[in-house]
Amino acid sequence: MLTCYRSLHFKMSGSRNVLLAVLRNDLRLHDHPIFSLCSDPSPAKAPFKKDITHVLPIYIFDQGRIEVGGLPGLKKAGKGEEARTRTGQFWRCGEHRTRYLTNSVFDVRDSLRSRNSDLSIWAGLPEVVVPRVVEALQKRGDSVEGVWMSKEINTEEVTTEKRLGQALSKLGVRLVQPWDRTLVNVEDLGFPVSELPDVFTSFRKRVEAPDMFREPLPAPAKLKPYADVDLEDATGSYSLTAKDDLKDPEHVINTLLKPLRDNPGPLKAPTSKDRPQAPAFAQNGGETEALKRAAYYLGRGKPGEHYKQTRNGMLGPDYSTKFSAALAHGTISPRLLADEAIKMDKETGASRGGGGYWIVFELLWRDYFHFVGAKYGSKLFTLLGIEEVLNPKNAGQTAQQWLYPDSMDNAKDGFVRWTQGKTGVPLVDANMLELAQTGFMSNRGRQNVASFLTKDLYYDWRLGAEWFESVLADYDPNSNWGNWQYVAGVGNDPRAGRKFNVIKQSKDYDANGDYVKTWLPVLASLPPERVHHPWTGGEPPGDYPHPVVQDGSWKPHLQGSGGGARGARGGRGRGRGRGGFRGRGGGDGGGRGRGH
Ligand SMILES: Cc1cc2nc3c(=O)[nH]c(=O)nc-3n(C[C@H](O)[C@H](O)[C@H](O)COP(=O)(O)OP(=O)(O)OC[C@H]3O[C@@H](n4cnc5c(N)ncnc54)[C@H](O)[C@@H]3O)c2cc1C
Repeated sequence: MLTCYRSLHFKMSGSRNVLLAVLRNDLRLHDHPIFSLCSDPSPAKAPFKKDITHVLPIYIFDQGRIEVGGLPGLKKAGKGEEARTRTGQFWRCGEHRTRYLTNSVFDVRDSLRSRNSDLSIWAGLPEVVVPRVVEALQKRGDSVEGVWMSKEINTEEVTTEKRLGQALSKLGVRLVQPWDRTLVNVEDLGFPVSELPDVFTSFRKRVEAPDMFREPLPAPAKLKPYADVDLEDATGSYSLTAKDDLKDPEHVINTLLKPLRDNPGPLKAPTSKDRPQAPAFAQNGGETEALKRAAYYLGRGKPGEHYKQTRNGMLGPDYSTKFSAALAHGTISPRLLADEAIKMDKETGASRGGGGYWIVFELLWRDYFHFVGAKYGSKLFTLLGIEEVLNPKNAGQTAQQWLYPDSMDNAKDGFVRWTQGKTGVPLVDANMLELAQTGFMSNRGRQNVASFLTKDLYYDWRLGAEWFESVLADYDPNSNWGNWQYVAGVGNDPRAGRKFNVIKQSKDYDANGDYVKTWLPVLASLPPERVHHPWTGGEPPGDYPHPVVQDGSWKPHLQGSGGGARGARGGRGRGRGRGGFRGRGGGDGGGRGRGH
């Protein structure tokens, strides 16, 4: 083991009592329940056995969730599998999220450094890295007050927590897990998670009051000194901090992405340097940027004031908050956002109908899916979904409808066309291209493309959820898998007919076709009355494809354009063929409010 002078000094004095702060999806200093306890001097009510003298903030790139095989010399724990999704074998953490996450990790490192501290950055498994660090501290004569790590609720994360807790208890060290992820703290719900209502509105009505939200905590001005530790790498435990060439975020990003670039996997997200760049929001990552965005968006005279009117948009940076990635990685706190949103409504004199109210409303949707994830555990990720618990008979029937690609190499396959933005339906394609290019898609877009994949093409909804997991910068297990279940009709509150008429939606939310033309310049010459269904009234322009499938419910919305002369080409969805419309009807599930 490496030993440095400082270690010897502290070994002799034996004076350090160290708290390990293991960061997960809480990459910030403001409103951070752990860091607020690590401020210097210690807060009056710190729940420590003995006052802490040092803090060791740690971040671990978890080998199960992000591919770390590109880091030179790293030895993965266990069988060393690649970090790929289960059904589609896509890389779990693609280009955009790798970038957002890494920038966020380095941003919090810089903030810690400016407060007398630092961040120890690792790759491997938390249940391997953390006990090794604890042991190293103990060996040098330090006492370890405890390991503090925010609570997560999904199956993989909970498994990590159990394994870590067991390893730590052998070392006589406790694992403390504050609740941090939601606007409403689980302790304040007023009912156990097992009694969570299965309908959002019932949940909202029980928690929708400002005094339900805890006050955001300020970022500590100064933290307890950093507890350095020297430790050699081992299987499942690889220190980035110890490597001189891994101190620059851009270099770390490129190193992490090397395996993905060398072998994109079964499908590559279509990006193009030539495509006009119109990212809804430049997603760079980090608390610093997230706080800047909050200051820009929320307040009198700022875009958030008009959120209620603009939130269904698809084009431009300000129609919605664009806080999803910051919330997913915890670079901003939902309590801080709600606090600012409520203040904004007070400043503008708006109350229930104001922009702030509706932003909080959406944050409650996020909370709801989080608690749904906590209530139903592994069912969030299974083919039969939550419906299997609530209505097993129905669930069995629904499961029979799903289709699978013949091969991911088949460019004509409906699922492949969906991922590549080549379905021939402009609203779907434009959104899928925006997703691939930027890692972001509007809520309106997500609902439509998810509905199209599951209700028009009938592909296994998990493939869609996994594709989103791979490509989104803001991927969050509960929001993603919960929403996919909801749209696919296999979740709690399943409602038949929650199907979006993608042509009607396109006309309703992009009347002039500005959005679809931004992402599909090949359609630029088409007039608004044809741009949403370019196969009508003549051949689609350029190489734009005919639709992979058509639905009978589209017919009334193809007016003035000669009707659907030709049907689907090469698709695998039910009712495929060249003969025009599929007979199935289908409502427009988007009619209900925001169409959640
Ligand atoms: C199929 C599908 C998959 C999705 N996957 C994700 C995901 O992986 N991660 C994610 O953060 N959101 C996901 N969403 C929810 C939603 O689409 C995004 O949160 C939203 O579009 C992000 O843009 P915004 O931050 O500007 O949202 P805003 O409209 O400004 O909303 C503010 C915040 O409220 C929360 N929110 C809004 N709508 C929802 C919703 N329906 N469910 C949960 N939270 C919501 C988000 O945290 C969002 O940042 C998904 C929705 C669908 C239909």
